[in-house]
Amino acid sequence: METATVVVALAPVAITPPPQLKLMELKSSFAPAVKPSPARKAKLAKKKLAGGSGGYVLEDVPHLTDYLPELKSYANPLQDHPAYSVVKQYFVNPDDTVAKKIVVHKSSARGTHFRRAGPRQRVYFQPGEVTAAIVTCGGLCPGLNTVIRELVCGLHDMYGVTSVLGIEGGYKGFYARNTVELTPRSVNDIHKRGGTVLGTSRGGQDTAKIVDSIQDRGIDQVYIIGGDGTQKGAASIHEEVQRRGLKCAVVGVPKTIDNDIAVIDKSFGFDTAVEEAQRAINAAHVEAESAENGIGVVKLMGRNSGFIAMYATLASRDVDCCLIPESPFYLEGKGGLLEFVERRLRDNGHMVIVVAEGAGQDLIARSMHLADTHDASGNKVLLDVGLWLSQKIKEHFKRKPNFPITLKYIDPTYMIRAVPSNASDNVYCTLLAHSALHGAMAGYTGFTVAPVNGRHAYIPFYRITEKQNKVVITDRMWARVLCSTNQPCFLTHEDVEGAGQEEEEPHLPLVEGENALVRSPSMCNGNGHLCSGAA
Ligand SMILES: Nc1ncnc2c1ncn2[C@@H]1O[C@H](COP(=O)(O)OP(=O)(O)O)[C@@H](O)[C@H]1O
Ligand SMILES: O=P(O)(O)OC[C@H]1O[C@](O)(COP(=O)(O)O)[C@@H](O)[C@@H]1O
Ligand SMILES: [Mg+2]
Repeated sequence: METATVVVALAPVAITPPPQLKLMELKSSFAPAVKPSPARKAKLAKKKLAGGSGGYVLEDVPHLTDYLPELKSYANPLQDHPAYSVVKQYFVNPDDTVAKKIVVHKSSARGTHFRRAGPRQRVYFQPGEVTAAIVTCGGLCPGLNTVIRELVCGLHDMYGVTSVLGIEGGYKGFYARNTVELTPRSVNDIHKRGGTVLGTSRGGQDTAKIVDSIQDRGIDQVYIIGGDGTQKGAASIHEEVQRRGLKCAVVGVPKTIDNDIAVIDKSFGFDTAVEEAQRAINAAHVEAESAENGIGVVKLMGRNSGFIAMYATLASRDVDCCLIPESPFYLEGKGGLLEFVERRLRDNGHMVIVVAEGAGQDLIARSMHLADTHDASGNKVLLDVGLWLSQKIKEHFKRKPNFPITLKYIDPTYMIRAVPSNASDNVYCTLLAHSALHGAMAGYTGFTVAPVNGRHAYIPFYRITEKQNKVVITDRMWARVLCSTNQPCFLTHEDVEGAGQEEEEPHLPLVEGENALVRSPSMCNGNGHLCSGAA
């Protein structure tokens, strides 16, 4: 992904250091163009916003001293640590923030910023008194064990925290099971294994019972590793912890193989998944090339967001068609998928189709008249688009006896999800874990940690949970895919009109920089292929 970095050090007048930072309404100069509704106002009131000059806005995260003002702070033990004490400027400047948008115009407002992650000079916990807990929730993702390992080792090695509990089997584990003791020794090798040593689950999230368990077990820091659903759960846990006035930092570490978490650059495990997907695509290509009119169909994960399919397609160059949930497609008729498959087979003698699991769900449901079902977390259970598509293609060519095809369908989804993280994801997981524990030790709470434009930041939960990250089909990246596969774009005028619109942020003074290139249907040629000029 293309990223660059802007870390803005504020002028001293702009904000005050963390514990003193006041919850404030934005000044009138930042007044929204549209008057916010009462519901929106209530939501805004919960936000911790601070304004600066030039339209600068800090969307800050809560701090334990917001509701426990008498809390004592201590010198950070890292200043005497043999490894870290020699690092120049090891501690983050309390005024450092990270810009949400880095593509700006000369007249743009400075816009939304998040607090920069990293170690602070003062901490709000004494090492000996901390009991930390770690839980993993939702679907598996490469790197979960690395994050667990680095949290345990980081807390131990950097801050001398020796009491770390592993909560087993997701949120339910808080109240349904025993905990496991996690030590640097017990987690030493776990990053080499896929899955999560703690186990995971969907559903069964009971905030009151979880916070009872936090209180009963005397947990001071809870690290919650999971996707969008998990982060919503973490937000309500934080609210309840705060309501009860507990000195407990609630920290979210974003996990999703689908890369569907908003604001953040990318989620851990995503690179590993894209890399692992290459093996399936290669196999599909080999099979397709070796047969008469061979077709390889590969299904990849991506419930609502087609990032794995998109990046795996771009990385491979063997893919002739990539189908994702964000880009509707159709089978029959002019410009349809079946016409394209036939043409590509006539031209090349073989082809590979990559389909994200969430693609074409409406089409399947319509053709099979099935009612929606949901998993324990409330996520829609997907129908097997790969199987359905393979069937449709076979049926189409059955009607053409002079056009024999050989189709092989490969579903590597769970195999991809179960592998250990690759080298770059391992490093990424280490940095995430470190940023998370530095934040908790410094007394921050109610935040998710992740890189934003290349710099780790503490992001309020609502920012992560309010919308999902999706492939913007009017953006350059999707255009690159269409150019590389030369597949039909399937877009109607309405699709283009409705896609790629940035959501309004009425509380901000921003005219946020648009970096999406809006394509019109006229950029598709008569065959529905994308013409040049969009990359
Ligand atoms: N809106 C929500 N509020 C509270 N907890 C939630 C919410 N949505 C999901 N959860 C809980 O978070 C956990 C994981 O959610 P799920 O959607 O399965 O995976 P992910 O977090 O990876 O998206 C489950 O235990 C689920 O009950
Ligand atoms: O079979 P399961 O465990 O419900 O998982 C399937 C889903 O999990 C995912 O891998 C990730 O989903 P979450 O990040 O929401 O857990 C999706 O791509 C997939 O649709
Ligand atoms: Mg999810």
